[in-house]
Amino acid sequence: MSTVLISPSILSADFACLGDEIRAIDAAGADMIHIDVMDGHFVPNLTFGPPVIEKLRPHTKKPFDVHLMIAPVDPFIPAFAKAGADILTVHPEAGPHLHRTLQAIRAAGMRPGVALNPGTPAALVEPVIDNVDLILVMSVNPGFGGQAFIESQLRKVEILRRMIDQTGRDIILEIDGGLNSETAPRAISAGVTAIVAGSAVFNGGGSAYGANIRALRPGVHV
Ligand SMILES: O=C(CO)[C@@H](O)[C@H](O)COP(=O)(O)O
Ligand SMILES: [Fe+2]
Repeated sequence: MSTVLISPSILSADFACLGDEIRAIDAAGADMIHIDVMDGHFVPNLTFGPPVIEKLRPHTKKPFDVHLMIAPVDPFIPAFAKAGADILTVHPEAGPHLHRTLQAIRAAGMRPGVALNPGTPAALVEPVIDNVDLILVMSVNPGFGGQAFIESQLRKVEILRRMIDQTGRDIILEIDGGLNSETAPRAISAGVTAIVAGSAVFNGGGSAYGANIRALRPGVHV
């Protein structure tokens, strides 16, 4: 059986009833909850911040996999810890001191992650790999759900798979953007251990979530 983690992105959920949506994807088999925080500055879109995440926290015990698309990051780290984030993932371009930011996330009691835009090389992770528990490969340019998968990012996944294997540590290798029943198995073959999917999970409403999540796990019939 596949051990790949499925992390539905609530960017594609109904924002008018996010608590219900989170309970629905939890019951439908989600392993983590992917939460996209956007500031309208680092990326050309706005979502929400720690006060909303804090209100969502009682709706599930599943880990909150928080993807920050904000700059700066450091002043907000304590607020995300207090709100209940489990994994806090940052983009290297969001600040000048990536190593310090990752240390601060760990010191605040969360698991640090690094996200790589499609134009950002895998090599950028190497100097901080001992400080991360998750590496997120963006297979679309960040900011919006429902975009087409960028094929070239599979090569980056393969490079990162080898880099992670050399550490001997259990670092999650996650991919985000344009994942569906066709692209997810290819990303898993390339070496990812976690799949983020927004539109592919939330498409069709609550009664479809279980089948939509199962369709992302190879070898599992829907
Ligand atoms: O971080 C982002 C977008 O910036 C993602 O997490 C999207 O929410 C993924 O949406 P789909 O491509 O799966 O619809
Ligand atoms: Fe994301």
